[in-house]
Amino acid sequence: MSLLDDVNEPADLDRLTRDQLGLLASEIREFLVEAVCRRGGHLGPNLGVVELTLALHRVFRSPHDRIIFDTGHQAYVHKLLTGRRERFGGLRGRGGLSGYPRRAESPHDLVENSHASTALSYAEGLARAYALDGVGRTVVAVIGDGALTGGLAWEALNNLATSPGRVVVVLNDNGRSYAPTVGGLAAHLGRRQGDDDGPGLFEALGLDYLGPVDGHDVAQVEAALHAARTADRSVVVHCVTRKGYGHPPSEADEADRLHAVGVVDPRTGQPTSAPGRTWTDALSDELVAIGADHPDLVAVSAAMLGPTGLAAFGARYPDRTVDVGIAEQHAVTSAAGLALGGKHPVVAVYATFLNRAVDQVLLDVALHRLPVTLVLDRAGITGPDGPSHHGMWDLALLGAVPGLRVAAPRDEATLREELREAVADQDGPTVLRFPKARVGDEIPALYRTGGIDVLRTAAAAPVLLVAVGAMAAPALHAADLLAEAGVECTVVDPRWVRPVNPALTAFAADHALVVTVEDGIRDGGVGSAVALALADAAVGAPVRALGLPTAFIPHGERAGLLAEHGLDPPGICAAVLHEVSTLPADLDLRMRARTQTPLSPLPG
Ligand SMILES: Cc1ncc(C[n+]2csc(CCOP(=O)(O)OP(=O)(O)O)c2C)c(N)n1
Ligand SMILES: CC(=O)[C@@H](O)[C@H](O)COP(=O)(O)O
Ligand SMILES: [Mg+2]
Repeated sequence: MSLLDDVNEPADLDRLTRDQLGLLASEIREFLVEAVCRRGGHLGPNLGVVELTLALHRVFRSPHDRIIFDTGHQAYVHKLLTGRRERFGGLRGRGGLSGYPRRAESPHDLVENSHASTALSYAEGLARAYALDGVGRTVVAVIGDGALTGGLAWEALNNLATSPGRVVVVLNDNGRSYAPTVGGLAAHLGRRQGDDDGPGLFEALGLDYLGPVDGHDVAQVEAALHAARTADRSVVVHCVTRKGYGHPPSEADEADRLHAVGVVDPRTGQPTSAPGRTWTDALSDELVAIGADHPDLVAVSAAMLGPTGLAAFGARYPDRTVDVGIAEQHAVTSAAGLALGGKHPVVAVYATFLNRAVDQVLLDVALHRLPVTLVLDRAGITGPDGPSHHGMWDLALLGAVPGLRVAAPRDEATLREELREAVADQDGPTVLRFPKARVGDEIPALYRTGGIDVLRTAAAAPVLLVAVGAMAAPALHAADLLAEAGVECTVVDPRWVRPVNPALTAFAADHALVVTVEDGIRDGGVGSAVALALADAAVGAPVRALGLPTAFIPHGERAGLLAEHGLDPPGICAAVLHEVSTLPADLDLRMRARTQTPLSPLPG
């Protein structure tokens, strides 16, 4: 029987001796390596917080005291100590344990959002509420050095000193986001680990500071947390840890200490199966190629040079590559500054993280019609990272930005082509968006007209299928299924999907029904915009927009979640058949009586 088997709630830790705590930490590490390598997930971050989390749950009484994890990717140990050991077999799978805190799983979990730099703001508000009610509960916020580079965290730090509430800020400083943390803060934290007795950043803001503390020494962390618990104002406990601690392949991983892994060999940290060529790989290669022809191009990342495919460009053009830390708002507005200076910045972020910088896109970039290109990786359903990671809002949010153009490539060739078109556009902001997936086979166009690629035609086709980006492949497959069911479709890829290409109305005028397919929310997405454009052009064909609901979609596998929402070939086919069955008979027949020749290319 292992010690871990006997830990079902934090109070079970109280009876353990120092030696037993050491043994338990080893058992937890072994458990994490096995479970995460088998399922995929965040390995390095969780190996780095084993002792820190043990100390947290020995000093504070969760859930009476509240422990908030920033980003939440480092909460696996917290989950092990709060009775969820048995659920790790389904980690990040549909219906299984979330890879982040999840309120439905446990009263010990409070914040589910996986976007970084929010914990201190949640904590300040919660502590203020407790202070207003005279409630004696301690609020603890665990934040990484990377998350602390986010602007929202500094808005909270600015308020903490004057807040009626008190917060214990546990700074988990492992010196890295994925790569080493950038900027003056990282330098300051490094100096504080030395003998630098210069003015402290946190003290200057009116907070107490305790540390640096060895974050892998349970007793040391406990002592600091006990002192913090009884302090009379908010305090930062600076814990120094190592990402991937105790697992040699993680500690040796130069790229990111095995920050987030797929299914890997626990002995080496290497994937057990070839990952296949991804959209990110294609972006990476084309950006390097473009970099040679465009000396004005500057690549900008928010602490994710590797994951967003900018690392190769950075290796080739280090002077034209910027990592701003986890600071998407600064990334976008500093890109606006680069554009004002005559550069053409390419800002690469995951689609979901752009949500944080919409105001910057709208009023710092688009208002000035600045040539900034945004590359949105992980657009659409991402899968295992759950609701706050699905990149499902960009097509709707960005549709509201005047002068901004959005491209959604359907394959590697159109990604390369549309990226070049974007970088060549000096008249305003441009966006490319593509999913977390293998890039798939090329999908050649039969012909292009008015900027629209026609992928499939059929005589007297009553249905026009408008496929957005990576939905082209399932849409074409659905068209095959529909043809077998006696319904012919024209399938087109608009390439540049926002604003709607006016040439689309000519296609629509020639069909009885228009069905749009997008990997994003329906409400306000491309389909909505197409319906509005057709109505404005007095084109009568009804529009059915297929896409995602305005809802928070749980974690699972990308393919399974797309199928659940009818965005796989059978789902698209079923939706079209349903719509065709509702068409007025005469309208349907009239279409069938239409000329028997396929669409002729439009002029231009
Ligand atoms: C707004 C936002 N941008 C980017 C990310 C992607 N991301 C997840 S974890 C991480 C690094 C976090 O570093 P740190 O806070 O130091 O935690 P550590 O992994 O080192 O424990 C990043 C960039 C995110 N979750 N949220
Ligand atoms: C927590 C976080 O935001 C990232 O670590 C993310 O989980 C990585 O996602 P990918 O695995 O898609 O790169
Ligand atoms: Mg870190």
